Amino acid sequence: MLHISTRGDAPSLSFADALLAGLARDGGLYLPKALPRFSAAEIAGFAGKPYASVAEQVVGALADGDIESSALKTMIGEAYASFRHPAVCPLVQLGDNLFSLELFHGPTLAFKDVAMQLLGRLMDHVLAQRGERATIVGATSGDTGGAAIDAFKGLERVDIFILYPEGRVSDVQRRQMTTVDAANVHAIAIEGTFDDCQNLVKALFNHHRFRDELRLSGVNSINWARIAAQVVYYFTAASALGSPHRPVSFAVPTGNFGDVLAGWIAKQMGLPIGRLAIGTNSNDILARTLETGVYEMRGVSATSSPSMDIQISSNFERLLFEAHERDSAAVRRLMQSLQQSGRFEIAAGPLARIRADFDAVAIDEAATAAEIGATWRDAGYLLDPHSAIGVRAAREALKADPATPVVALGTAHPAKFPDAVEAASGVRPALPAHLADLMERKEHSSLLPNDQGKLERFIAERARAVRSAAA
Ligand SMILES: Cc1ncc(COP(=O)(O)O)c(C=O)c1O
Ligand SMILES: N[C@@H](CCOP(=O)(O)O)C(=O)O
Repeated sequence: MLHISTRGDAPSLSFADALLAGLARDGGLYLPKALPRFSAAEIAGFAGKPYASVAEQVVGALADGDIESSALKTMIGEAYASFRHPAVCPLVQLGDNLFSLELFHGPTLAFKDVAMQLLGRLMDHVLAQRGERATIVGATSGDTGGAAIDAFKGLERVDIFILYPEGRVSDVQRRQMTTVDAANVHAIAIEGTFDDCQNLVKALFNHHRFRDELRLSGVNSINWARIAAQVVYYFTAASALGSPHRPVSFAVPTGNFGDVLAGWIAKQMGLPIGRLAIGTNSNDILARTLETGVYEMRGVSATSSPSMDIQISSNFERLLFEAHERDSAAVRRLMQSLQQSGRFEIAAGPLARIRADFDAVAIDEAATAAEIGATWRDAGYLLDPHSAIGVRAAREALKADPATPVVALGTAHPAKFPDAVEAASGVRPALPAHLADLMERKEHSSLLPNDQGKLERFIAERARAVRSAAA
């Protein structure tokens, strides 16, 4: 199965090639030319199966034979054996028709581990088959970085450079990146916001000579394989709640739009999802866009859910491509307008198509804290601020349709954000045993300005040094 770019001007690639490419050469994002579909009987059959076995079927269908099935089975088995819960992504009931899907039982306590633990193995496998090396560059608002570093640390074929916004991630998030002592890992604090970090990463990919010389690859959700791996938990959660015999809705705390897009992909693959409710924090660009049809950037404000302090929501481009019935010229025009003027307008037809599946609500700081406090008091369940936004969005969805179960994605463990959680609930969550001494570990990171040239020189020098030390 070939994968095409949202901007229509890059070579079509197989699953394995799209996995290694990350961003398309025309600046667009890859998507499969056609998505596989599961029948109602197949979806019903997912209920009660181990997570890894559903992952084999869903990721297997998306990889379409490009990764040999016994190798895929082994990699999936290893990836999810690293999770601390036997169900991998368990469902917990919080109220009438209200569920939390706990996606934070992986090594770095956020939903990013679900895809990243598999992605690390997939990339290493494909690079080994080809006898190649890669330089991974990634941007993080806090969670992707730690998850990527955990998944790629110590791999011989990969150097990994993670850019995070200086002073804008939690202490736990920063330390998960800066305390890993592996020669192939480079944590870089950038003087700027997450959007600056993400723009730098995209600029590196769009500098083709640099990209080719270093064999750049990406692990942000611009990489299609990340989305493919995240589709799985929509199937496991919905089938556990009675799909396909009844619809299930999802509420998703959203920043870069990768997680909620994975839900929309699951729907296109046959899963009868009711509504996809986007919850944003006070950086509410997506909520404003769904309401007005105008995507308009404003300054980013720092919130208690820092991983969602985002204005440029990369994966929204994939949805725009679909909502414009795969008209890549239209997507190019919108993205050009965003670059030139910080805004674009979505025409009535595509906007109606987006609204047919998605709702969006912005949850401010007070409401986020109130949700953490209320869920702790009423259900004895401790939410992190991101997951609280999901639960609050789920409550809004239930007001509109109380009969359809809503699954709120629990995207991070509360112990990643102990100060915000304690302030809202009075309870200070403890880190799990494997991270108990995180705050005492030695940190290594470099501070760079928001400057593409300086970043390129830094990456080239570090990558060269690691390779000559290894030779
Ligand atoms: C804990 C947490 N929740 C939610 C999000 C938002 O997810 P997405 O960027 O896929 O929309 C992020 C960052 O991606 C995150 O780290
Ligand atoms: N919230 C993310 C931002 C990057 O998202 P990604 O899903 O595109 O990797 C983070 O925690 O880094």
